[in-house]
Amino acid sequence: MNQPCPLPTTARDIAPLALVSVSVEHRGQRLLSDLTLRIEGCQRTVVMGPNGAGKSLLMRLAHGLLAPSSGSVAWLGATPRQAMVFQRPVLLRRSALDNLTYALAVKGTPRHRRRGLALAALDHFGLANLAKRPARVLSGGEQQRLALARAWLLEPEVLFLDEPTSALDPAAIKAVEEAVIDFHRRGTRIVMTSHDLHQARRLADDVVLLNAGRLIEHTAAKTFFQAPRTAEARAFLKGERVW
Ligand SMILES: Nc1ncnc2c1ncn2[C@@H]1O[C@H](COP(=O)(O)OP(=O)(O)OP(=O)(O)O)[C@@H](O)[C@H]1O
Repeated sequence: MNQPCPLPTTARDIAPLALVSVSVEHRGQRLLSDLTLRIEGCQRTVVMGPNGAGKSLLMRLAHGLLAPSSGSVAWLGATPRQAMVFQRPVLLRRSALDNLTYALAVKGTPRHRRRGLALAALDHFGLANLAKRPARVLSGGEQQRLALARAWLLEPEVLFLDEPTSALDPAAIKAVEEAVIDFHRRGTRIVMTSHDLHQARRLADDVVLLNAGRLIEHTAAKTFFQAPRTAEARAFLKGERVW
């Protein structure tokens, strides 16, 4: 699933992520079953599937927040710099600006550069006038843009986004999608989950379809939307129940 990289970047050199026969069990229940999947190159991979399919589990496994019960999850090379943006952003009880300067401090950015970089990132994500506002009182869309600004400053080689637009209005969705495109242009590999078929059509280079903890398809987006290989994918695209 490695398409030619159209970007003038080093994204093609980011290590592939290989999941081999991965299962996740919880109290005797299989939540993910025997999943083998490789994510590589500089693609934007969109993970889709019905509620409970295992999309968030897959993201957490891929980002190293969850260990598999069996099988292996490994970067085939140097572990890349990564960031993850969640549906409900995890922000500190500080101002928007301080959330960003703190992330830069953790990253090791020298103190004298932090404020300028943080202000530039706020500006880039349309948050310049909210710099002093406590992050926790920002609206959902503003919080999501702040989370993206924080990820932007971390300069990830791989960015994971778990349903980043599910609670947002159309303008906020557009802002998040533009941010995803910006990251990708900068050479970041994108792995995101989405329930929105239109969004997946707009953003995906390849699609991973999960159902009931199993991998159904991993195909180039064009193939997935025009000629899906499996009956499950055809049903999913028609909005039919696939279980
Ligand atoms: N910590 C956990 N303990 C027990 N079960 C869990 C846990 N996390 C997830 N699950 C179960 O694993 C399955 C997959 O969950 P997951 O959140 O990955 O689904 P999803 O595809 O992201 O769904 P949605 O589209 O509804 O967000 C669900 O049935 C869920 O109840």
